[in-house]
Amino acid sequence: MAQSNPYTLQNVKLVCFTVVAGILLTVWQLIDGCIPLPMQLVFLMVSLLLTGIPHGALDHLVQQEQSRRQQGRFRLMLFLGRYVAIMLLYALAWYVFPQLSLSFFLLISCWHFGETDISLMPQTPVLTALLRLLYGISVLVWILLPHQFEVSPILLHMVTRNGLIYSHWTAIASNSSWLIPASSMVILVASIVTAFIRQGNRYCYWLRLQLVVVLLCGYALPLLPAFALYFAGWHSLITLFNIKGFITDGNTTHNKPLLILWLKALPFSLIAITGLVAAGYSFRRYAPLFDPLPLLFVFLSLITLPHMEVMHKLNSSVPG
Ligand SMILES: CC1=C(/C=C/C(C)=C/C=C/C(C)=C/C=O)C(C)(C)CCC1
Repeated sequence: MAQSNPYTLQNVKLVCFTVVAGILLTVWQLIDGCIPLPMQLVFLMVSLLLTGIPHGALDHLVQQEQSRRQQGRFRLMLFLGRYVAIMLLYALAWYVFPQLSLSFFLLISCWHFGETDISLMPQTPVLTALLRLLYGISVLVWILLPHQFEVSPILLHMVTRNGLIYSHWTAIASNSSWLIPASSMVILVASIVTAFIRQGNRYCYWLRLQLVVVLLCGYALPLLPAFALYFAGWHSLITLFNIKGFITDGNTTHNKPLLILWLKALPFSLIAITGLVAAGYSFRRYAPLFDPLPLLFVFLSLITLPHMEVMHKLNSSVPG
């Protein structure tokens, strides 16, 4: 069965919330010189609660639908056990090999961002894969490089200054003057190519335009709201649309609004948030100099790995 179409007027209207939030924050930033850090943190947390965490808390429903389509059996406990085991193994890897784990996280994030935004072109799977990876790298370059002075201290809490990752980061950052324009070109070309493939659907053009506005706002904003706008306001929202289309496809009576989906995600969202808060609380007790931001990104990496596998199956469905 084909994946249903995420390019609808309703979805364009929902992404308008992100666009409006981005424009308002940018105006605030330009008028005041800088949005106060507590406000940046509030924006990041609210956006993670609204879409960032819930978009991964529906993976069991996606897998269940996938099994149904393949006439297979879905066992929730088995699925959850495997999901948690992958997260625990990755957490252990972070402890033992932080450099490798961070490189892996950046790589899978690029792939995952690219896979969500670039439609599958069934006739050219290798080209699609390359385009997805290049696009994802460009998005990360666009988000991280304009904010080098905010990214570096976070990285230094995750890896050592004299390790390979940090020295590569400083080398990459010193080439910002051409890497940032190059990444914007890749994002633009990839957006035009995918909109062209979807020709005939004007909402696809609108969504692409909204993405460009979101990324432009991110350029002008500090790192945390810039990341929140793209990750929660774009990537997670688009994933929620795709999940909604996938699990209700062909069954219009179950075509429930996004709020119902959000409520369905609530139990696993709450478990994830409780885990994050508990980890933050215990680290703070034992390490007084503990900084919660690196922990937040490690946490995101742990939930990304099993989530990415589930979403890969969804994104590999031939678009309808
Ligand atoms: C913003 C940022 C980082 C990268 C975050 C990434 C790559 C997040 C990806 C999240 C994903 C893919 C979630 C999936 O659902 C660093 C370099 C860790 C530290 C500096 C700030």
